[in-house]
Amino acid sequence: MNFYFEAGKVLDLLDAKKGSIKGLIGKVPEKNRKRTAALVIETLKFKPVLLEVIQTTKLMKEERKLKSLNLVLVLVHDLILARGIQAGDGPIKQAILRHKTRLNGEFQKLKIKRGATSNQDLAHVGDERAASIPRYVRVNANLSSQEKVIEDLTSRGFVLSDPWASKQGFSLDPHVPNLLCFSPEVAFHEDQLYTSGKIILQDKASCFPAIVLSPPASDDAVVIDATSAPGNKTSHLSALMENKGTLYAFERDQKRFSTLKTMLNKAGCRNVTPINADFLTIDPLDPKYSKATHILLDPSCSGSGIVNRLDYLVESGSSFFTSFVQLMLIKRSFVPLLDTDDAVDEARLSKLAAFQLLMVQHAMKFPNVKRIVYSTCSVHEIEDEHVVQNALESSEAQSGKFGLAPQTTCIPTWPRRGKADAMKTPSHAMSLIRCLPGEDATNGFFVSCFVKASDTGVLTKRKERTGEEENPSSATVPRKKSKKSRKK
Ligand SMILES: C[S@@+](CC[C@H](N)C(=O)[O-])C[C@H]1O[C@@H](n2cnc3c(N)ncnc32)[C@H](O)[C@@H]1O
Repeated sequence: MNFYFEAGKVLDLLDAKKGSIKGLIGKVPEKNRKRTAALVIETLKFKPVLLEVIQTTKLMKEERKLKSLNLVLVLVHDLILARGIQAGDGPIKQAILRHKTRLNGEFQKLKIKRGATSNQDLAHVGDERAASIPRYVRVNANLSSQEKVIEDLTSRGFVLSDPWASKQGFSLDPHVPNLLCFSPEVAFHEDQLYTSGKIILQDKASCFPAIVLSPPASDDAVVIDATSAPGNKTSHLSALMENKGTLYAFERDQKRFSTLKTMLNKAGCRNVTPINADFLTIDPLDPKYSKATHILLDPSCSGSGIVNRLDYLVESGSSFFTSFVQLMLIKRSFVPLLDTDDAVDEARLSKLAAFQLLMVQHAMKFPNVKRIVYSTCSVHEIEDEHVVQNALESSEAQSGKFGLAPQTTCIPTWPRRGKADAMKTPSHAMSLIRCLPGEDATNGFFVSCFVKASDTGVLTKRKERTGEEENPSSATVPRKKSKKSRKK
C-alpha cells in the first residue's frame, strides 16, 4: 500500500503547488520512485475520467473511510486501468473493492458514451492548442527587477531572441511589462529564480486583470482582491502597488487560503493582508474595507478557456478543477461538475454566472470603489459578456453610476475584444478583452473593467473640448434619464 500512499501524496503536493512532477517524484524513496512516477502520470492522464467514475458511483460518499481523493484516484486507476490494486488487504482496499463491479460498469458506460474503442482513447493527451502557448515568466518586482533577471538568465546562456527558435531564446512580452516568453519546453520549477520567488510562472492572459485594474502605489492605497488563491494575481497587484498601501486578499476556501499565504510569503508581498473569508459576507461599509478604491474579482468559473490541461492540473490551480473542490463535490454531491450532459452543463454555467454576477454587484456596493476588474478563464459568453451586461443593468451599477472603462485603459493594443453581438450596445464590446486559445498564444480568458462614470477622467476632458458628454466610457454607463429628457 505504501507506494499508493506515496503516489497520493505526490498528487496532494501537486495540487498544493508544492513542486513539479519531476521535483516531487525525485523526493520519493528510490525503491518506490519508478512505480510512483508511472502511477502519478497515468492517473493524471485519466484524472477527468476517473473523477467522473468515482463521482457517478458515489464511492466516496458511501465509504466514509475514504478521505483522500488522490489516494482513491490512484487505487481506482489501478483497479480499472491496470492489473488491479497491487497491495495486501486493508480497510481502504476493501472499501474500494466493494464497489469493483460498479466502478468497472460505469467506466465501460463512459467508454461507450464517449465512443472510445480503447482505454487510451479516454486518456488526457493535452490540447494541441497548448503547444502554441509559450512558457510565460513574470518577473516579481517585489523581489527583483527585469534587468536583474535578464542578467541572471543571460549569464546562464539564455539569449534575447526568438523563443520559438531555440530553448535558450526568450523575448519581452509586448503587452505585459515584466513578462518574459520562453519556449514551452523550458521548465523553471527547479530554477533558483523560481524557488526564490523572483519569478512567477503565470500565463500571459492571467496577467491582464492586475494591469487593467492598475492599482495605486501609495502608502494610503486600499485595494481588494476578492478571490485570491492561489495568489498569482494578488502577488502581481502587490508588485504593481510597489508593496505599498494595503491589499486585502480574501479567500473563502481554507486549504487554498493556506496555499495563498505560502505563495504571498514566498513572493515577498509585505502589503497584503490575507483573510480567510467569503467576500460576499464582507460588509462594504466596514471602516477597514470601505476605503477600498480598486477591487479585483477573479471568481471560480468553468475554466473552459484552459487548454494546457495537464500543466494546469499540476501548475496553475486557478480554476474550479482542483482536487480539493472535486473532493467537496464528490463527498457532498454539489453541482454535478463532470456531467457531460448538455442540460446539466447549462445549469452548471447558469449557476456559476449567477454567483459571478452577485460578486460584481457586491463589489459595486463599496462606497469608495472607483475601478472593478471582473475576469474569468472561461470562453463562455454566459460567464463573460452576459455577466457584464447584467451587472451594467443592475441597481448597484445604476446607483453607483458604473459603466465600462474605455478601451484606452484596458490594454488598448490587445486586438481581440469582447463579443459585440453578446452586448446590448455592440460598441461596448470594445471595452472588453478576450483571449482565444490556439489563436492568441494564451489560454482562453476574459477581462472587463467597471468604473464610476465620474472617475473615467475622459468625460470631463471631452466635455471641455466639445461641450458634449459623449465618450467611449460614458456611452457604456447606464444613465438615468434626466428630468428634461423624461419630460419628452
Ligand atoms: C479562479 S480562482 C482565483 C485565482 C487567483 N485570482 C489567482 O490568480 O491566483 C477563484 C478563487 O476564488 C475563491 N472564491 C470563490 N468564491 C469566493 C468568495 N465568495 N469569497 C472568497 N473567495 C472565493 C475560490 O476558492 C478560488 O480559490
